Amino acid sequence: MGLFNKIKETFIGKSTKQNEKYVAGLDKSSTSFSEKINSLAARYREINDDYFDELENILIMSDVGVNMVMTIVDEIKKEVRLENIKDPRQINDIIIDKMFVIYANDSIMTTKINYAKEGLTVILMVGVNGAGKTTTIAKLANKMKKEGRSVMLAAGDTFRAGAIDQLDVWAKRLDIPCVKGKEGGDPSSVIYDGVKQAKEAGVDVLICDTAGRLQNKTGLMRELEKMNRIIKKYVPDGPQETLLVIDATTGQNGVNQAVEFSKITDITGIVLTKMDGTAKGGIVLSIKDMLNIPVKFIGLGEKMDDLQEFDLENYIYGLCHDLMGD
Ligand SMILES: Nc1nc2c(ncn2[C@@H]2O[C@H](COP(=O)(O)OP(=O)(O)OP(=O)(O)O)[C@@H](O)[C@H]2O)c(=O)[nH]1
Repeated sequence: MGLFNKIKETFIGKSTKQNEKYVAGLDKSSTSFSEKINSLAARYREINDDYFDELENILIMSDVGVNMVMTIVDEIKKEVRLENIKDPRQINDIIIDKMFVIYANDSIMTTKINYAKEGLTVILMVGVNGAGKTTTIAKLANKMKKEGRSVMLAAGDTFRAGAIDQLDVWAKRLDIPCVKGKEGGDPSSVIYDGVKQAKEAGVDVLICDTAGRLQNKTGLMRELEKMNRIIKKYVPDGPQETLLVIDATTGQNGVNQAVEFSKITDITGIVLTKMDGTAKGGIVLSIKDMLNIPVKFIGLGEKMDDLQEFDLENYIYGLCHDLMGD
């Protein structure tokens, strides 16, 4: 059974808190995507080259990424020929299956946080200013706390004015400790203090904020290398995760930023924020195509529980449910 039918069977008529979040958070994207696909099917009596050109445009406009679009449309063309389908209204299932099959078949795309088997787990959060890093740290800390883990924060962004206080306010609200240094001070020494205090206190998870940018790329690379060295001294397997936060509303710019970040440090997962604010939900596929790094969390709104673990089937349902006869 293809993905389309599997998801239809799993989700239609079976509402859960998680798929409601995805449906609500992806509303802009899903309305835009399904309107375009339905309008395409209504305008073409039969599937021809012009139809495929328009389909390509729809996918590119949805931020799927040009290379990925070419591959997907080629696969759709092959299947349509093989099945001898002429009517555009009959290929919604093929479009969705081909869009996501590469992602779905990739076992590397695990979304679970890689917690240490025992002892401290260290998570480094990286990304440019304004991507939603601070609120993401708060949302992650809240989620982990709810799951029964003890969490500490380290305010390693000593570069941006106000970043330390902003994180500290969240820590107070969540009633968790936050290790701080001085604004303009050495970020790595904050991470050192954080790891040391987290070890001493027997905390489960230390989430470290880092600067979105330093004077230049080399500076940022050196700083992140230094942080990694310091963490490894105390937690040899750490950092267990380096999560890159990207603002989905920045589209292909965000993807390009991610490519640049992946050159300066090893990224283990992506947090895609503000998906509720974009109509171009295909960015997940673009990230897969350009980086092959799993999206681990997805921001579907401003509330604490709007940060959800990324789940491909919920995502496809959220994005494509109008095309599934819901
Ligand atoms: N709608 C929506 N807003 C979000 C989401 N994630 C974050 N935001 C908002 O985005 C804005 C910026 O988030 P911050 O966390 O302050 O930004 P930041 O990335 O920490 O900035 P730096 O500390 O400079 O890196 C805030 O108003 C957040 O509430 C999301 O998934 N959806």
